[in-house]
Amino acid sequence: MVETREADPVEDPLLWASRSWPLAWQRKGDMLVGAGTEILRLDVTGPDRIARIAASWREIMAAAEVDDEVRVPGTGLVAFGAFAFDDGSAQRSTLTVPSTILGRRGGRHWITRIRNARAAAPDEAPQPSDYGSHWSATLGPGRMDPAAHGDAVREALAAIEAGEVKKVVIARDIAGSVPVDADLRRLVRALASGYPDTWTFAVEGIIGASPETLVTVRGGEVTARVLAGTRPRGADADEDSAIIAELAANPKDVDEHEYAVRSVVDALRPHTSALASAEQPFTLKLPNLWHLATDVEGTLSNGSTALDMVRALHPTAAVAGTPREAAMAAIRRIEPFDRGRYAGPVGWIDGNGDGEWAIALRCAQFGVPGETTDRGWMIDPDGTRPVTAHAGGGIVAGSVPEAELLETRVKFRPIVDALA
Ligand SMILES: C=C(O[C@H]1C=CC=C(C(=O)O)[C@@H]1O)C(=O)O
Repeated sequence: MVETREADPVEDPLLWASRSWPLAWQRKGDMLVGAGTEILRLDVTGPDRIARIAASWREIMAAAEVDDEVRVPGTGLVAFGAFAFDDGSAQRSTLTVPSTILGRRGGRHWITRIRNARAAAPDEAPQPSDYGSHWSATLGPGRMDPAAHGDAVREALAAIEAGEVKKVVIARDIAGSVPVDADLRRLVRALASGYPDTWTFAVEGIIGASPETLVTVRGGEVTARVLAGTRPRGADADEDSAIIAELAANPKDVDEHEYAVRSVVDALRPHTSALASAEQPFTLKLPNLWHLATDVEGTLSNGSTALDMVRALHPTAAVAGTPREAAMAAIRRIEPFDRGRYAGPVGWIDGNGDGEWAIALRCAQFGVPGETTDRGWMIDPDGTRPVTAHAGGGIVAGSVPEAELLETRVKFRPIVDALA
């Protein structure tokens, strides 16, 4: 049973989210915040994880009784999801439905209450709680330190030279801990205010600000923002102008970008009747870097939901490489860790199949009390909670290991600064 009602404006809906396990999606003032208890949860691993979740969601959509006064994307029944990058990941791919969602879009505010039809009474309405005290993280090298990253990039270049792949995305990790009682909503708030052009997310302990959508589905239209090709920001406007002119004309970056756009267009084509993208990428300005970016738009021709599109698109060449299967094999061989949900799909879907999904980039994964991470850590008796972050870059013929290392440093900056 799902009921959405127009609500009085709330200044900071994040105050309703859990401190240790926030559920939120935010961009430029529009937001969805999950609160209360968990009504439904799907946890899946393995190669058909997204297909199984997409099929289950169709059944749930069909069975739900919805009374929605507001009727905009994100009202009515909504689930949040965060999925593992790799078919072989030990990390769970999860879709979760909370009992309460506070929403805001285009100046409209609403509250959605969801309960299981078998439950005798709805949950008690959740209450806001003030932000907890300031905290910071201690972060250091993870499994791939800067020297190992250089070796990994050289190995990727050898795979390109050998004709195994044209492009492969290589990531490195940093790891550390935060106080066990850290209010993680502070991180969500800091990222959303520092990086307003990104999609800020907090789902299943992975929190970040991604500049790249995987896919948005709204009323039969599908859009995606594809990024690949990166430079650090300049010190002033003149330096920035020189950087973007060089980036837009650099054949290595233009190739790397084209692979990424082509992988998205090829994946969308079977599901769309009209598909359009600009011939030339534009340069997307973020506080820490420049990206080459292309927006792709189409009309869905086969009634696909946002999750069907996530399944069709993941993993794109922006996070895996080209050709896809060979790039995935190279990543498994070269990277010494399980990426978990880094570079996987993260987002939400509603009861009409509309939704917004980003690629989980510029983010950190926090551990769960009692859960072992891939570093073998648990919540320690000394009162800390593990956190791991990843950042990577596309390697193509001509990539330079030192420049790639610098690029990962700049990509870590949003999360490292916000955790400092
Ligand atoms: C893999 C990452 O970025 C991707 C997205 C945008 C630009 C990228 C690049 O220029 O290499 C990467 O493909 C990351 O941030 O960890």
